[in-house]
Amino acid sequence: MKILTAAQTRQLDQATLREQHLLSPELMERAATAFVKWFSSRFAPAEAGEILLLCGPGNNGGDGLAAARLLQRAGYRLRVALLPTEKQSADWQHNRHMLPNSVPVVEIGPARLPKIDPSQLVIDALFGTGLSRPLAGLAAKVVQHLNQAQARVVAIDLPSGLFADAPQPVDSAVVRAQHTVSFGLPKLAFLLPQNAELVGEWQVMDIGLSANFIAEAVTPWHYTDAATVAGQLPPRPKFSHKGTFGHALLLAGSRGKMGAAVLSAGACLRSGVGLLTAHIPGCGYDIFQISQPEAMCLTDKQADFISELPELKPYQAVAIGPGLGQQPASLAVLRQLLKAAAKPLDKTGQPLPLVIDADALNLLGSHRALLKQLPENTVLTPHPKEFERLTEPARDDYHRLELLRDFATEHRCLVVLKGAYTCLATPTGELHFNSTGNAGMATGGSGDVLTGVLLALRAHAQLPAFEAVRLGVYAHGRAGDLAAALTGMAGLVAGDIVRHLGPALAEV
Ligand SMILES: NC(=O)C1=CN([C@@H]2O[C@H](COP(=O)(O)OP(=O)(O)OC[C@H]3O[C@@H](n4cnc5c(N)ncnc54)[C@H](O)[C@@H]3O)[C@@H](O)[C@H]2O)[C@@H](O)CC1
Ligand SMILES: [K+]
Repeated sequence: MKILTAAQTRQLDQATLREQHLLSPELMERAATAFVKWFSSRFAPAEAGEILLLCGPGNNGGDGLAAARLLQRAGYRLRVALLPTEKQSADWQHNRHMLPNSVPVVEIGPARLPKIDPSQLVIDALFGTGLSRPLAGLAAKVVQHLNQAQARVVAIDLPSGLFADAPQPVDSAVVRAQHTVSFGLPKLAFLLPQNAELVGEWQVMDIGLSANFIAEAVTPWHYTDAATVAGQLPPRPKFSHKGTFGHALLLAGSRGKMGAAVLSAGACLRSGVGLLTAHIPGCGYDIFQISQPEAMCLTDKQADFISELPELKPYQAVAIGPGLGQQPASLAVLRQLLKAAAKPLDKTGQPLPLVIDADALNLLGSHRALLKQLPENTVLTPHPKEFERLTEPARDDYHRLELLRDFATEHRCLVVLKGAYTCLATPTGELHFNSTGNAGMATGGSGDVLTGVLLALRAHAQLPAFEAVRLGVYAHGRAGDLAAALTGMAGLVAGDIVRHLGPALAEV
């Protein structure tokens, strides 16, 4: 699914009107109907009580007025408070005329702010994608008044005052919504941690916007959902054997961190790899062989950390990092690996696929000259702190996305920036936000599991690099969602994600 800018969203609306021979109030009616469908599925009229609808001067306010009419017809009680302006949009005026007189309407003034009870349900239809500058004056005052009331707020399309696709001054007035109900496609602002408290839980409702326009729109931003990855995992042919799905090598573990190697190996095995060999420090031999009998195991001459790189010929992909530690000898192994992987090992001329995680990323961060040696399409899986060590501190989430894009294009690698809506950056500068996963996965070992999944999929002969990583990130989150449905978020541990990888991959 694509994510468009606010400007493209306006063009999309226009293209939809042209293509479907609609009048603009008809499209607004669709938007309002979709909103009311969501609203009534969430709040029964009795639970909603008397709703306050705050209405701005543009089409977002127009959506609000149309929704007010539909809600009243559906048995809800509501009053409308209008933000005064010199000029309202034509569709706003149309819906103002359509609003029955039985819905009380007041005009807001500096000394006439609407009364809002903490228990009240408020619909925010002040501003949407047409916001051209941060809110000021009376509009900002209304937003602050609303936020202070601590009422339950449902925003139409966007929390008012929030830009859909760009940063804004930290102190600007933005509605803090518990729910945001948007139309057509998700907005970039919804996917950034800095906006989580403003957007709340969000939902995108289908209003039949032009599929042709969306297909042709150029954007770096994408959203990976179930439809994106459906059918992406090649079926396992009847006459396949363990060699068909690749032989992966995992370099992981150190004294006290063998669990990382075990979890990563488990995830790799559960993601369909043909064969897995782990190279681990000597101290981990019994731990590893007992907990992962399906994997083969090579032990390093060092007991507590990894100091040797095995012969790479047998392997179709290599992962390094989980529980590795940052010993100088392990750094030397990483150095050798980058050098060896860059030389094509087979006739395809492609470098050996690599996945670099955890301490291996920290080693790269402290020896940045090595970044120049990353083979093309190497996968890096930093969390924001690890990413900062590879680049620089980000001013805000938008700046972090810029850094991410620049890094992936400069080093021609695939970077998986982990978090809610994990963002995959590609060598061509695309950013793919993932839809699956939950806060229960913010627990030790989740990242090691992701590395194992990505290792398995990079070893798969039929999956191109980008598709493998996008699919792996999606399946990892989905496995976490399936696990959390049984354990709850607090009770979720990384091993639960491993156990649900099979069903998650089966779904796609
Ligand atoms: N265009 C369409 O066909 C559709 C639009 N929809 C709705 O329309 C919204 C976009 O409508 P508009 O483009 O009219 O924009 P908005 O309703 O978001 O706001 C635009 C109005 O606010 C004013 N404004 C902008 N920034 C301001 C600021 N900082 N302080 C004070 N006033 C400010 C503008 O001058 C204009 O009057 C969407 O968010 C969505 O809710 C939906 O009905 C779907 C269809
Ligand atoms: K709004």
